[in-house]
Amino acid sequence: MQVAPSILSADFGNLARDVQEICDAGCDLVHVDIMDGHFVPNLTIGPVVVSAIAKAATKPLDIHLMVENNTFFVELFAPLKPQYISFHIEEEKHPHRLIQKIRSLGIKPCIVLNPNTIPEELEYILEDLDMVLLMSVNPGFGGQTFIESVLPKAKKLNEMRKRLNPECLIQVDGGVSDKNIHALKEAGVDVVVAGSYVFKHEDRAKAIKSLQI
Ligand SMILES: O=C(CO)[C@H](O)[C@H](O)COP(=O)(O)O
Ligand SMILES: [Co+2]
Repeated sequence: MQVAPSILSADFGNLARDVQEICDAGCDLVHVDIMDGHFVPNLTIGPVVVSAIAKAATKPLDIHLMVENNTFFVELFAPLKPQYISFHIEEEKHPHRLIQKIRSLGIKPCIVLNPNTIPEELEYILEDLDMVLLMSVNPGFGGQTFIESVLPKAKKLNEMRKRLNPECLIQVDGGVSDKNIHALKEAGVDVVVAGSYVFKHEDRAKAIKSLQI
């Protein structure tokens, strides 16, 4: 299991220190949540701060867009060379076009599904993706409770990807901890995002290791 700590729960007064700490602790990716105050009722950070994160990070960035104008934000963050850019299918009229654009910029494309969006939405697009992100909370805030229905959904997506694109990774974001990591692994999940569990833990390296099962 790969682990991507979400810097949403980091101490923003000591951001570079916290980013270095999770990278030194052996995380696989650094998850960066971009919220625009429109698609979700919260506002986070722009390219100036993400560029500081990229400078401090020794692991690749995983940018999760929760925004209305995906193309604008893809162009804004592409120069920072993240490994992944994820966008919500609920907010994109032309997902296939955006996937091609992200790939043409040398970045791996990922589509995000809200808790109520069915995986069958991806039937004709899964073959074009490097990763699918299943939200296990409603997007917008850290520290929320894990929504259990993501488990059967991940199992269903796991069957779909075996048929359509075995290389495509399955990522889950929201409320992940040592309490649900074994069920996520069993459901076929490859990558988990964990914000509050990692950053509120007294030993962050131990928290990361407890998810790398
Ligand atoms: O995308 C997100 C929220 O929209 C965050 O990545 C997610 O909430 C992580 O935080 P936590 O692990 O505390 O739930
Ligand atoms: Co996220």
